[in-house]
Amino acid sequence: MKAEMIANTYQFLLNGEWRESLSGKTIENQSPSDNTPVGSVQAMTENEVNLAVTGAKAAQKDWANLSFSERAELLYAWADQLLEMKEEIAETIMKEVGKGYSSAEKEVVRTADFIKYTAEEGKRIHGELINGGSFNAGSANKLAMVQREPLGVILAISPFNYPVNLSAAKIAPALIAGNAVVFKPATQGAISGTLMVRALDKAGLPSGLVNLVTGKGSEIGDYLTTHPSIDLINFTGGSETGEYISKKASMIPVILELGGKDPAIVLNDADLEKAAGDIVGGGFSYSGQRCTAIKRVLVLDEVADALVDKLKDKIKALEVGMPEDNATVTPLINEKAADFVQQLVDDAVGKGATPLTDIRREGNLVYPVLLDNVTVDMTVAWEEPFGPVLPIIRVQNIEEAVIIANESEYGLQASVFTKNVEQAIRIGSELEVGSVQINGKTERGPDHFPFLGVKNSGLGAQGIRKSIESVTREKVTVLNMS
Ligand SMILES: NC(=O)C1=CN([C@@H]2O[C@H](COP(=O)(O)OP(=O)(O)OC[C@H]3O[C@@H](n4cnc5c(N)ncnc54)[C@H](OP(=O)(O)O)[C@@H]3O)[C@@H](O)[C@H]2O)C=CC1
Ligand SMILES: O=C(O)[C@H](O)COP(=O)(O)O
Repeated sequence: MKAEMIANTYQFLLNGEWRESLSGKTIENQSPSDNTPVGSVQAMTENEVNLAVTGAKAAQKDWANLSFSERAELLYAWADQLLEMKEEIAETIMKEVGKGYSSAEKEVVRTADFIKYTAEEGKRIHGELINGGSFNAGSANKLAMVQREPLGVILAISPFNYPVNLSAAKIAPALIAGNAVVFKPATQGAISGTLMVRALDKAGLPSGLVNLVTGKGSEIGDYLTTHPSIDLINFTGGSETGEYISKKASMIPVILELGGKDPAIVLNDADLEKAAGDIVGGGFSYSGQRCTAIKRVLVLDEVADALVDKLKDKIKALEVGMPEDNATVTPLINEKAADFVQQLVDDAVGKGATPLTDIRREGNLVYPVLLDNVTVDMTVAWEEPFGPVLPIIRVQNIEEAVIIANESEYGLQASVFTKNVEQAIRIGSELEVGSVQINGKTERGPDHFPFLGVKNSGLGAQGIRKSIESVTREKVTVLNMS
């Protein structure tokens, strides 16, 4: 039987029932590697989206009345179910978003760990007592009892690149804090997201507590983000979409994890072997389709040649190929993404950059590109490629590196490679980013560290404890003692 005959059609979960849409329409996802169908998801109607939001709102009250420990039980069971479905989910991630199998499997395990830690951390969230007398003596008979309570219904919108991890990273903190969730996965990634919800359903999810909404963001997005029963939007994706959503959202908080242009700044005294290893790992894993990928190298001229030689060798050793073969550099998510990377490379080479690797493309598979002598008039110096291209900008001094780093519209993370830690801290304090990595690649994990972007890289902070806090509000009860 041909592949297209056997690809599955997936249903959405609405108030405890797996359903097909009354729209009668489905969206077919094709493998980024060879365009074979992976399966189809439902294109839901506005009415069904409305039922998802109102159903979640109805389910939230009972859930919020449970204790943290009772809510944690669901999360532990969910993590167990995910691990039981590990191979099936990893295989789906691999096919649907073109991630190497072992990375896909790691994503599932990391997600289960994330959920378990969230359950534990949730149990440690507690309020405080404040005595009014610390403000003025006359208020000493006032006692404020400050507790944290859930916001209500959280809208979780996730991107394609970590279709399970970045989805659960929104859902688990929301649930442990007593919220309900409406979950809208990226369309390319929605099958992996659906399997993740299946695991949650198998774990004993109360009806309506998490409703799954599938359909194109461009069609149902506005309806969802402006629905009056949504109490917070937690979005990860492109900066343009994020900014658009934050303008639509009215009088509700928004958490945004957006794009990046993370620089690796390499100083004269850096351990170049270590720096090159981290830069290639950070720049090319999952073909550079990570918000935290290293997206430019700012290297001091004096050590640039030596660093470049090491980068070239390490890039040569990268596995390029299909996700089934566990390659590191695999076909990009779609043709448009591959075209975009190609344009960036063409623009740079046209303006005088030196390609140090073969420029080669087969369908959506773009071979890793190392570009030397990139200058600030080239688009690749500023745009996020979300693909396997690494520009090297040679700088004369540290000040120049910091200026170029900060001129970016983005501010997610930056790496500084040097043996002089004091110097690294000083440079770090000048960088307009959420996190600075000293002698290490830029990355989100470990997942309990705060994770945030400044400028166009985001709004609000993630990281397990921060994520839980951000889906709660403080409730103050004042006891006036006689
Ligand atoms: N800072 C961070 O932590 C991270 C940032 N990213 C960023 O994400 C981008 C890549 O992810 P990608 O999936 O392509 O991002 P997109 O912005 O294209 O899509 C993200 C999500 O938004 C949805 N969406 C699209 N339009 C709307 C709308 N009008 N209203 C509501 N939802 C909408 C999409 O749905 P649909 O798929 O149906 O269009 C998808 O679920 C990169 O820029 C990357 O840097 C990625 C991961 C982490
Ligand atoms: O989407 C992304 O890029 C992730 O947030 C990155 O996570 P990682 O740095 O842990 O791979």
